[in-house]
Amino acid sequence: MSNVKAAAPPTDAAAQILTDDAIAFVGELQERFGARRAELLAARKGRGKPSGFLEDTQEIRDGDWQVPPPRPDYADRRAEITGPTDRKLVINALNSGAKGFMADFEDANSPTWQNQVEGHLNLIDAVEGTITYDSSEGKHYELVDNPATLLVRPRGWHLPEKHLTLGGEPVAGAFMDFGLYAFHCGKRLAERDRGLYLYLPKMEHYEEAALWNDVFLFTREALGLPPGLIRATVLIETLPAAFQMAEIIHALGEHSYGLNAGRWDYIFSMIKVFRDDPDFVLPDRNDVKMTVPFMRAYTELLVKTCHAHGAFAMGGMAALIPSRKDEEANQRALDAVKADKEREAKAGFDGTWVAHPDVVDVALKAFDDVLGNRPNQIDKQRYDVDVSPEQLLDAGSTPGEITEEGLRSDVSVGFQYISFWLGGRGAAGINNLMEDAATAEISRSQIWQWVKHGKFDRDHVRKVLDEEMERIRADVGDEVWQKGRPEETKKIFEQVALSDEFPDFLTLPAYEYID
Ligand SMILES: CC(=O)SCCNC(=O)CCNC(=O)[C@H](O)C(C)(C)COP(=O)(O)OP(=O)(O)OC[C@H]1O[C@@H](n2cnc3c(N)ncnc32)[C@H](O)[C@@H]1OP(=O)(O)O
Ligand SMILES: O=CC(=O)O
Ligand SMILES: [Mg+2]
Repeated sequence: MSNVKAAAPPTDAAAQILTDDAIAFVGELQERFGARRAELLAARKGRGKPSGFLEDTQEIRDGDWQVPPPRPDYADRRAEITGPTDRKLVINALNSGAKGFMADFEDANSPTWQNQVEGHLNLIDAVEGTITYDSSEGKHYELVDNPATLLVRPRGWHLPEKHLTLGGEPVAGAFMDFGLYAFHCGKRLAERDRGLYLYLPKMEHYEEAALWNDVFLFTREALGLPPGLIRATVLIETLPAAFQMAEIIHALGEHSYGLNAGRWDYIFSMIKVFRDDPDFVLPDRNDVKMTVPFMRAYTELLVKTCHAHGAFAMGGMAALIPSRKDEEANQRALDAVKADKEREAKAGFDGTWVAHPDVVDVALKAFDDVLGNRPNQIDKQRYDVDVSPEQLLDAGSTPGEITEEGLRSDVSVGFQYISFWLGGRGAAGINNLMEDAATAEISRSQIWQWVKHGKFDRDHVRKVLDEEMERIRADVGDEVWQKGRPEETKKIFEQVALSDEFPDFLTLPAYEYID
């Protein structure tokens, strides 16, 4: 396909990723499916707020259908670690003792050309089992025996990839990430009897899952991959998707590998959908816990729905990350992760996510205690759960307060995260919390919502921003500060938190600033 063009490979080694055949395959995905993707993104705008389950899909929700059983190579997913696709991190994650590692081109990723392309080099070496890394401190990294199973999360449907174009237009980031992974690793995985496992983020409608299903069917034919190889877990992390869980599993058909409760984007989505409604103003981010009514309702419905159809129900990410330098912070994180994972295991989840190798054991133990030797608890039915639309929409009874401290923390985290992201880092530990695109979206959209409803005025937020910028500058020193592109960061922050119109995703305007 001659009108597909890729920017120059970021390094000589990366050229093996961007071969003519590989980029032609991505171009073909864009050509065949790009218009449908664009229509589905446009349809998001016109749908309005969800208010109930869909009438015309009642039969699917009530139907007696099952997804294919788990593949034998990955039936036990009790703890999955996640992280960006950097070489060292990939090795550490695969060696962490977790059952799976989700290599992330979405929330934990900053989509620089280098990250996007080198990530695939690292994934090939991971699949081959040959991945190694030598740090500047002289430490050598290589894989242990029986490393974790690899899963890959391509970008959501909304994100473009401007370095790879078809007819001069950016291809979908999702086509690039999935396409290159399937192209380079599909046969390699099949030869090893391993599945091509995916996580699919940020969908808002079951037709978006149906599009993925068609992409998989086409890919299978085009690349000569065996049936049953591609299996995808969908993140339920938008409010509209919570009303279509069964439909989404169904739309993925034979490719379905369950659902995951993507809690951080889900909170962001709740704010986004109801941002103009004074009855839906959420308290400080730290108060929106998994046990508040609307979060509990959605996770319980997720377990019930998945298990009714023989699919995995996967838990989400606890925010606290452990520290090797601060024993007290470390213990706080271990305790918080333990409580979170014990709650999920008891609720019927089959596994969960962790952000750091030092909490893998805690998560494993919480699930070991419930699962024992069983690989999962898909057979556990939650007949006791009956979730109504009102419960899914019940933001109003979330206990907590809107405080100056909460505002300050949102400002500081939002600013720091955007700065990291512009510098090529998509995940960071800030104040012992894992911050990524999803948590940063909560911070900036909360500020937008609070300003909208008169909890703080814009001038006050600007004053707090200036103070927090000064504080960060004093903490990191002038050299690091300048490298963090403070003026552009401030501009993006103000655009996504303080403009009249609410930008749908902070990563879209911020992407304009990435070369
Ligand atoms: C909302 C969502 O979508 S959640 C999923 C997306 N988010 C993520 O995946 C975030 C995953 N977590 C991370 O990226 C990291 O843990 C961070 C950025 C939060 C913190 O990382 P660091 O600052 O490097 O943590 P720290 O210094 O404690 O790391 C200690 C060691 O653990 C390793 N490590 C930390 N987190 C991870 C991880 N997720 N995977 C693999 N290794 C990890 C580090 O590489 C380091 O290794 P080394 O001793 O060989 O140098
Ligand atoms: O992707 C996960 C989330 O919590 O968001
Ligand atoms: Mg997410």
